[in-house]
Amino acid sequence: MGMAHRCGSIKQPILGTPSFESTAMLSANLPPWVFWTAIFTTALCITWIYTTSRSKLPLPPGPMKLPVVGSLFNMTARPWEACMELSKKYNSDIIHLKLAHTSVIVLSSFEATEALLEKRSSIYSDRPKSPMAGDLMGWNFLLAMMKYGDEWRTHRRLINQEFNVAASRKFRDAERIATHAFLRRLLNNPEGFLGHLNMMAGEVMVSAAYGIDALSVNGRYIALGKEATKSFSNAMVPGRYLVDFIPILKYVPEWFPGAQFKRTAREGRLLSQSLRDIPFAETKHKMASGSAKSCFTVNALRELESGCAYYQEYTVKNVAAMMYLGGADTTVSVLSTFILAMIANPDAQKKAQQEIDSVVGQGNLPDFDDEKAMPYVSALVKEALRWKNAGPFGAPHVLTVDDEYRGYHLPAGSLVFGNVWAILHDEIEYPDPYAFKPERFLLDGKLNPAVKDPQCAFGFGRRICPGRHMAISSIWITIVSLLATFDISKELGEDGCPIEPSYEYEDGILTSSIQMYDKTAIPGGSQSDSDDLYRYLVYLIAPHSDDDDDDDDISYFTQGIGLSSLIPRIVILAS
Ligand code: HEM
Repeated sequence: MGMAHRCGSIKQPILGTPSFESTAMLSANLPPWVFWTAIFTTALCITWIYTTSRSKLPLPPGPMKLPVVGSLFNMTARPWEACMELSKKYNSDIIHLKLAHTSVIVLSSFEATEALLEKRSSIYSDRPKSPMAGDLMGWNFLLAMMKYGDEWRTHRRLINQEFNVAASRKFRDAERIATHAFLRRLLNNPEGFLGHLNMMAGEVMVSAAYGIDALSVNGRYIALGKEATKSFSNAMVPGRYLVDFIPILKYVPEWFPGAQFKRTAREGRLLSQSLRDIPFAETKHKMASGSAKSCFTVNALRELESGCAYYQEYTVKNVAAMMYLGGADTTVSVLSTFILAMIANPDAQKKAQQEIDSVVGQGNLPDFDDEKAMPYVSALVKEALRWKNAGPFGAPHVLTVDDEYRGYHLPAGSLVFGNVWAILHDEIEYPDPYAFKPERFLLDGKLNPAVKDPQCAFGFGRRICPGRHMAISSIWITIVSLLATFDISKELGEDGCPIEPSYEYEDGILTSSIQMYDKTAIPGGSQSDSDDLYRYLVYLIAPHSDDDDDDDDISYFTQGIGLSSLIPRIVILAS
């Protein structure tokens, strides 16, 4: 630092543009080339001193960095796996890469993420700029995208207030109601299980954020959230859009050959604005007419009206949209992984069901109070978070100043990833890491505190997921209720033999064991093509009341039979 400062003070007089008079005076005594050579040599020396002082320490090990592209060729569609291999190759839990001109640091152990992302969180909590998702599609209003600073702090304070451990308990009723509705739909239409999962997670988030009963608006907000999440998630896949590496491409007009990304961005912007504005406007409308239900938006706006709030109306609007975007698909990802795990591991399923039956008795539904008496189910939830975790590469953090760790130089501006996949598949911490074994978290029938909790699935440091407490309770009640009422098994083929499911996951910032969600299970659910999307958004934006809802669609959700007739376990046909 001292060196950089000294150089700065030398720099000014020498590199500053010399005035006409001073140049004339000098050139009167010396030939001009001597003057300019002196400037050039001094500039070179300063640059050399500056760069060598920054890189006195080596960078962490990593693959070769080619001009322009850097280590881009070492990346695959699954960067978490590629980086885990690199870590093994260099025998280092910290590696350095270059993606085009961006310095990237990947941490692959509990120890390294704790030392940097947790303990030095004040300098590892920024986010990168995102030309495609942020600037062009308009997602910059999301808390997860915000630069580390006052704006982020205000938003974060508001969401923490609503989602800390104690406050999250208030969502339990909504979680239980949505779970029971999910069971009814499942009984009615087992093949549509993925659509039902989406519906359930969406219902919880829409009701927690906006106090809107998702059924009363026909699942439209859920379908909107789904489209918006898909568009956001695609835009965030590192390397998918060239504009993220060459931001000037933002200004290319849409008609320009090859500028398809600008059209994608326009559709994305429509989605981001709709997601932020439409449900919020409906809740405000309900507040004005006196029919609003207690929820995050209503409570926060009331506090604002009382004049003693530290935030503004747009903060509430942004946070509510973030809740939906952050909470729905992530929960579905974990739950669909759980279903896959149950299909592949009938023994684990049996053990969990025996535990549930022994605590609540067969024929009864478990509730949150039963959690402590069910350590195997708790272990199973942890294993579902670990086995094929929802966000295998987490979210990028940005280092704001130069840092030093274990004798390595870590340059300011680097993207820093906690490689959650590598951490949760570490062979020492989790022997036989690719097997689904809830027992690994147990000792003598109790949760074993010596085994690391897979909490890093929710990220790190000051940016850790604020919705994690709610997410875990939502996942727990769904898993325990599903196991109490259903057997999950492989679908039988025409020859009567079980069909082996595809264990392939979609690549993206979120993993999902299912290639496509079953939109047919969401009445009015949009297909992904843009015509349908526009038709859908026009319908949402057009003024309507709850009475407009199509009765057939409503009955889709409310039909089905009472919970008591669910108790004999049935088979979910999942392939
Ligand atoms: C199983 C469910 C979930 C998983 C696996 C998950 C995972 C994550 C991860 C990995 C991050 C990035 C953390 C980092 O940068 O280090 C994150 C951020 C975030 N999550 Fe979640 N999440 C889940 C559910 C939720 C829910 C229910 C909410 C609703 C409140 C939520 C809201 C957020 C927000 C607002 C952020 C951004 C935090 C920030 O940048 O300061 N998440 N989540």
